[in-house]
Amino acid sequence: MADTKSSVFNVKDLNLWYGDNQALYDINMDIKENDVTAIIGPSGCGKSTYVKTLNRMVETVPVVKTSGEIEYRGKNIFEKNYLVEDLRTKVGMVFQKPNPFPKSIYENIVYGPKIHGIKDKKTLDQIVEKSLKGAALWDEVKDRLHENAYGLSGGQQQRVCIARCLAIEPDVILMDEPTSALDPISTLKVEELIQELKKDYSIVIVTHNMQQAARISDKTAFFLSGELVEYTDTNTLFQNPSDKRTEDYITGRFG
Ligand SMILES: Nc1ncnc2c1ncn2[C@@H]1O[C@H](COP(=O)(O)OP(=O)(O)OP(=O)(O)O)[C@@H](O)[C@H]1O
Repeated sequence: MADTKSSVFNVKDLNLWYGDNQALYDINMDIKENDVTAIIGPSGCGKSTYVKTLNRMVETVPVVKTSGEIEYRGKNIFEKNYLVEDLRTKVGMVFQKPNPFPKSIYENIVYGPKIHGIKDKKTLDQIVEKSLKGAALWDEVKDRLHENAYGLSGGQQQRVCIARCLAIEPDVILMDEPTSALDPISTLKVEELIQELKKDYSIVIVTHNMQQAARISDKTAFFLSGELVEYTDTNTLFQNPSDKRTEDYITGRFG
């Protein structure tokens, strides 16, 4: 059946180099609205580089060069006048290791909105409640909002980071191995949360865990040595891959 969802990203002939070392080769990929899109592949294949390119975070490494196009909602993010700050507001990111600021839970959540000029206490309170509810954390922390986020468990800290991302009302959430530092119960909570979030957001998740990709994603992309080998419905990729290299990887022959 044809996929009638609109595209959030259209990636066209994307190449990326760190100095002289090419890390991504001719990537072409459409990422659809309200999908959970999983990026899998062995260590060093370019998964993190790829997601960090989608909001141009990768450019914090000064030697990075790119060619090709990434259209976000129809506009090429590499255009000279494209406003990177706007892109990063719309395309939020959650990292592997929970990285809350060394501040209270409340201050973590209002950080982004305050930068965007929101000062009204009542509005900020509402953002905090909405974001923490969105990250399935409100009930656990509502009585300790002014305590330091470092006092929370790793799984709770990761949900603070997700709430911090929701507070700036993104369109897309990029997640780079968001559960790899978490225990199984926290992992399950974050996976359940991702299923809820996809109703309102488009999610791209890097994971080294194939079972996780199979459990939570609609589409899966398999990367190998900087190339996109196969990108299709998650069920098809895991049950009936069309490329021998995908089959070898998902059956554990390498990686
Ligand atoms: N800051 C950097 N400077 C130079 N080369 C880099 C940098 N970051 C990544 N690379 C190189 O780019 C390639 C892809 O790395 P990347 O981290 O994107 O892979 P990955 O699939 O996410 O790996 P892992 O699963 O181990 O996190 C690797 O060869 C890596 O050495």
